[in-house]
Amino acid sequence: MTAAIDIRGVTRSYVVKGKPDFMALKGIDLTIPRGEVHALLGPNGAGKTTLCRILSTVLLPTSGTVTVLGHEVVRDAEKVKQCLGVVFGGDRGLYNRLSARQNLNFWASLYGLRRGERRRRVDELLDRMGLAQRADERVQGFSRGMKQRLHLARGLVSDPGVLILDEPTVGMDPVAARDFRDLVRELRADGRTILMTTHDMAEAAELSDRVSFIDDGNLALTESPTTVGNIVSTRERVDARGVPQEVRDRLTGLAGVAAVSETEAGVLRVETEHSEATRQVLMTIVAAGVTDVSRSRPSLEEVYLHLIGRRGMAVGG
Ligand SMILES: Nc1ncnc2c1ncn2[C@@H]1O[C@H](COP(=O)(O)OP(=O)(O)OP(=O)(O)O)[C@@H](O)[C@H]1O
Repeated sequence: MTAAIDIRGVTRSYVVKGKPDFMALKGIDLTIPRGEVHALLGPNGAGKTTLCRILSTVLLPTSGTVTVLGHEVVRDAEKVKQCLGVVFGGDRGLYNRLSARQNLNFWASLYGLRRGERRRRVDELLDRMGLAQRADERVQGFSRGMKQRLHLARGLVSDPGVLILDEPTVGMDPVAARDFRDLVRELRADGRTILMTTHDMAEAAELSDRVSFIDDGNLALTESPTTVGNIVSTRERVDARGVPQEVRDRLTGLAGVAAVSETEAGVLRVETEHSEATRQVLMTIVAAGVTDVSRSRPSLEEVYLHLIGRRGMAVGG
């Protein structure tokens, strides 16, 4: 069976006036089978949006080939558009002065849906996205979460087999983000293939079958979320100021403590492998009378570097 998305040797350079061309993608290879939810992670400027734009046929690759359900994005752009739904985060693409229903009707008519079919499809999408009650209100009064659900409905108007979600939950409050993730799970259960970009490691681990890390235009590695999830859910760190030396020595010897170091700002950083170790570290520090203490999860970059380091994989070039 043809893959849902097949990306081979894709490069993309941007022409920047007065400078050498900038290579935003340096040779990406990635195959995503049908029915998979795949998360694309990477720091700002890594090339995620560029790749999504190439997939959605609005940007041409400089070299390489991309197919969506067997259709090539340059040669068969029209066919790709028919089988692909695209949802970009933010305010782009919605008409704020129109109602949710009018927005969807407009999009459905662009896809050539006839009146009866259009009405059925729009009603079904409004209902599924939890927008039926507010369907005839202007979009400008909608919350961020509601707008994003409308974006998703828009992406589903043509009933596409493949969905691209570019940072779909960015800027949402936690409840709206959770509701949105539930919707993504439902779409997966429909058998749709989803490629999503996100900065949120926990979200990627929760939703996706596989995760790819992109950095500086290169695909660094592709992992199952179990690997990523284990690291995200178990690794923690404790930062503290003013920890006496003898307490530092004791922390180093505690079970489950992976590393003890001092940050540039003179803060003691203790990295732990599981929450029981974190508890022991906190108790030890607090018992020594230290009050300036905080607990946090590793950032995307830290997990990312950890994964690459452990695999001993060279990134770049
Ligand atoms: N039209 C353009 N002209 C020149 N450079 C561009 C253009 N669009 C993107 N770039 C550059 O290409 C690189 C990749 O950008 P891209 O938007 O794909 O990254 P991203 O991974 O989506 O980042 P973010 O997480 O910030 O959205 C960046 O260095 C960006 O500055």
